[in-house]
Amino acid sequence: MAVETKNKTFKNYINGSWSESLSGNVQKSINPANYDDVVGYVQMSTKEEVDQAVAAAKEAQKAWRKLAGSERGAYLYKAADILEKRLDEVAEAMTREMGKTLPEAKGETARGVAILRYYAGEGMRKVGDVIPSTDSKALMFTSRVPLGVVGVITPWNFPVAIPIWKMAPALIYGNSVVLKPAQETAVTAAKVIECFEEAGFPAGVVNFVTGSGSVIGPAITDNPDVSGITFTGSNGVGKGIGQAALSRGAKYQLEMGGKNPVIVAADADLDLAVEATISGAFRSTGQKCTATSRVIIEASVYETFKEKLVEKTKEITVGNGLQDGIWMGPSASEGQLNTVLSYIEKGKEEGARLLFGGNRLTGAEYDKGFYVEPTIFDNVTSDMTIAQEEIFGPVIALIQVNSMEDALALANDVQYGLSASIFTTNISNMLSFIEDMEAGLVRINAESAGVELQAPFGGMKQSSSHSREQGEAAKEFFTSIKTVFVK
Ligand SMILES: NC(=O)C1=CN([C@@H]2O[C@H](COP(=O)(O)OP(=O)(O)OC[C@H]3O[C@@H](n4cnc5c(N)ncnc54)[C@H](O)[C@@H]3O)[C@@H](O)[C@H]2O)C=CC1
Ligand SMILES: O=C(O)CCC(=O)C(=O)O
Repeated sequence: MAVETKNKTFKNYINGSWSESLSGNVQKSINPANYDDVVGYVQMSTKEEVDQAVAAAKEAQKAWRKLAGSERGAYLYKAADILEKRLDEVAEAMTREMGKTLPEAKGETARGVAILRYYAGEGMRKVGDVIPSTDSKALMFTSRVPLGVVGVITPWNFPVAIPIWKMAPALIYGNSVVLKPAQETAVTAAKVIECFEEAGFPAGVVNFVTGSGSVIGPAITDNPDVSGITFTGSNGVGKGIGQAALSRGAKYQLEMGGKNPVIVAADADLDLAVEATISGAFRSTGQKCTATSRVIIEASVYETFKEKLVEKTKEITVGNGLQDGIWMGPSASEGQLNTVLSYIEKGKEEGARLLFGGNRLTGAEYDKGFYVEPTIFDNVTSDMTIAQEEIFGPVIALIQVNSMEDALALANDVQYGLSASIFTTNISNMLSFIEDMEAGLVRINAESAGVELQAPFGGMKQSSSHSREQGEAAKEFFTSIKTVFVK
């Protein structure tokens, strides 16, 4: 256990130093597997500290943007090496702070390292095109310039990967950043920032302010010196950020919820579909925006799929993610657990049949944690709340259909469009799904969760602001194109 983090207060990182908030208030960050375990204390900062961070970022960005891309890349490579060295410690802090199992936390931290290296290399790649001018004596080309100061507002479900997949591209293209992490996982995020500090980034290029979303969030989004805001989190908060940014002409990027379907066709490899459904729905306790929450199954294989799914779900071991042999950890917070339990109640009230799970786990090893059973509902119809709203917990809704046309229509019958999977061996089913599924990420014979850092990621409909993150797509958000005409 990472004793050295116990009872430590993690400060703000502003203009190259760790500083105390004027508020003097701190908040306990607790382990959702055992609320007596205090992971650390984080500050409840004020608008003044955000203003200081933005001012420092604005000043530092002037010199940062003048560096060669390869020089900025060298800092990112260093941060990657340091994070890699601290992988076990950072992953353990993540498991203690938000509950995902240690192997998952290690995987996420390794992903953070890989993202840093990917964007470090981006500093050596092209940023523009030569475009033939109609004037034969002129040279016309495009270049890209950074936005300036970027505000980064992140959730608790991927406390390492999400801040890094937003900060790394922002930095490599010459922006400076102010990170506001989710308060629930601010200790883990502070450890990521320590890696940036140790890598020697110039003072003010990377800043970090903790505090409540309703104070620190608007202080970032309303600051006229913040030119771009990148956000992942809930739809309500995301929409508010988008409106605030638009009203003052700032650029914004929002990644929000999902209600991701898996379609199981009659010709599917059912064992593969079961395995992927369980992994997609229950890994990270269902707390991924790409998590599987609806499974739409053709009638002829419905009963067999259901039986296999329940049998496999029975094998899931729930408990403290730091322990060996645990497959699923707790919900990340008491609030999140209560949200999940209230959706389960709603499912029962609206007439879905509870097939498996559905309860808060109790007993010696569970009483001090926020544990819920992996849960499967049968007889779900598309109009039910559990088939429409993002639950962000380990809850699956099974829906039976008579044809692939009906399956696709139901898969699209939600406000979200983030990720979707189909299990089939029939090429025409695959092609219709690729063509007609309204989602930013469609996967064939693979689980709905799973994002590759070098590929664009983002959703359709209410899942995003229609922009894409990661891979080369990040360049579109974190830079502006400049068209240059020389004669
Ligand atoms: N798309 C995703 O990956 C995520 C989706 N969610 C969804 O959101 C639900 C609620 O989770 P929360 O942690 O409450 O999400 P949230 O949207 O409130 O939090 C995300 C981030 O936004 C910040 N924030 C909160 N209020 C703000 C404001 N007024 N202005 C600017 N920033 C603000 C938070 O402090 C945090 O850093 C979950 O149950 C889940 O359905 C939550 C986390 C991630
Ligand atoms: O599935 C993933 O790895 C990414 C999920 C994600 O972006 C999120 O939950 O916010």
